[in-house]
Amino acid sequence: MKKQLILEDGTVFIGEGFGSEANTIGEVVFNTGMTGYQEIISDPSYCGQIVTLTYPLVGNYGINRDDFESISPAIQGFIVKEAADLPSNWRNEKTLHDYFQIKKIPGIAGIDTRKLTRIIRQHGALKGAICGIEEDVDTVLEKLRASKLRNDQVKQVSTKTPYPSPGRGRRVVLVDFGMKHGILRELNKRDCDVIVVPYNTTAAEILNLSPDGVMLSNGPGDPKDVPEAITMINELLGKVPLFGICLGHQLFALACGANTEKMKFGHRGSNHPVKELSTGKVAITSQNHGYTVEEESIINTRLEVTHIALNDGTVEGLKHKDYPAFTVQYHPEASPGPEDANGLFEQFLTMIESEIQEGASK
Ligand SMILES: NC(=O)CC[C@H](N)C(=O)O
Repeated sequence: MKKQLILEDGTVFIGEGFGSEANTIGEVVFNTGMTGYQEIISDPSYCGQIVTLTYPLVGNYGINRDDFESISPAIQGFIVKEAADLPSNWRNEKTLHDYFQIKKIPGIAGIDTRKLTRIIRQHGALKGAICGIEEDVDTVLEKLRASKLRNDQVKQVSTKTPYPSPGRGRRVVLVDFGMKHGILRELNKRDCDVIVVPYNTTAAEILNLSPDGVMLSNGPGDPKDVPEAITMINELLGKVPLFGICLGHQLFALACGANTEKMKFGHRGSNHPVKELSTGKVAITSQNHGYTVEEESIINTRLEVTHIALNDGTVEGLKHKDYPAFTVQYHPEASPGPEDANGLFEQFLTMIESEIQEGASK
């Protein structure tokens, strides 16, 4: 079934549809990872976006039961050069096509995704539509240009009610802004007694759970769309150790008086070099973000930049000068991607231990 991909700048690509036959509209973003498509598809931070992969062969090892980052994928659509019909892997359970049919996600294959990526890099983020070949391009373009991107993605993907993920270790309240399961896995691996709470939980409700530390998860959209979370973080600051990832990092920066801005085309992939300023050490990191903390806005705050991106110098990590709190823009839970940054979970737990020691000696 032929389908077309129409970008708001008027570019039209023709390809072959797979997965759901529905039409879709979203912000088109590119990911440069060579593997990890299942983790990408199921990362809730892509809610509202149509994702394209620069790597051309997608679906080769199928979809398995282990690699999901959420139960239900939140992406609007998927664009690939080639979608494998015959995956080969001992863990393979179904093809990309079958999975997308079940989850009602429209896909389009046969697209020159590197050309598409160049267009996005030149123009900056673009809205796009995947639709049937019979649709009139001008009509779709009109609809596309008039369409507004959603601003309630966190509400869509966050848990509606709190739930526990018990352990015998330190208690961590994990605020779910669209959490990747990898974060929960990393905390559970370290025996943390985790309670996952919705994005709009208040600081008082969180403190009532007697946390030893609070984690602020990743999540979709513009951090400024979730003002209630900014208030909550501001009220938690100094009362409990904090660790934030991606959207959690951006919300933390806003709560501390810094600013965030939309990037031209963002960072999405599993090969982004990040430098830790205190040691000069470089880690290869997994990333997925379209917003960033504005560096100049940090000057008037009590924040310190701890990490920067080597590709474009943007802020990749922050810590508070007065309180036990640090955050990173990249994904230390490493799914998909390298495990270079995994030590940050240890850092969080060490911070929790030293706060407990300090409390005991007072
Ligand atoms: N992965 C994330 O948490 C992404 C954060 C935010 N939605 C952004 O695009 O910048």
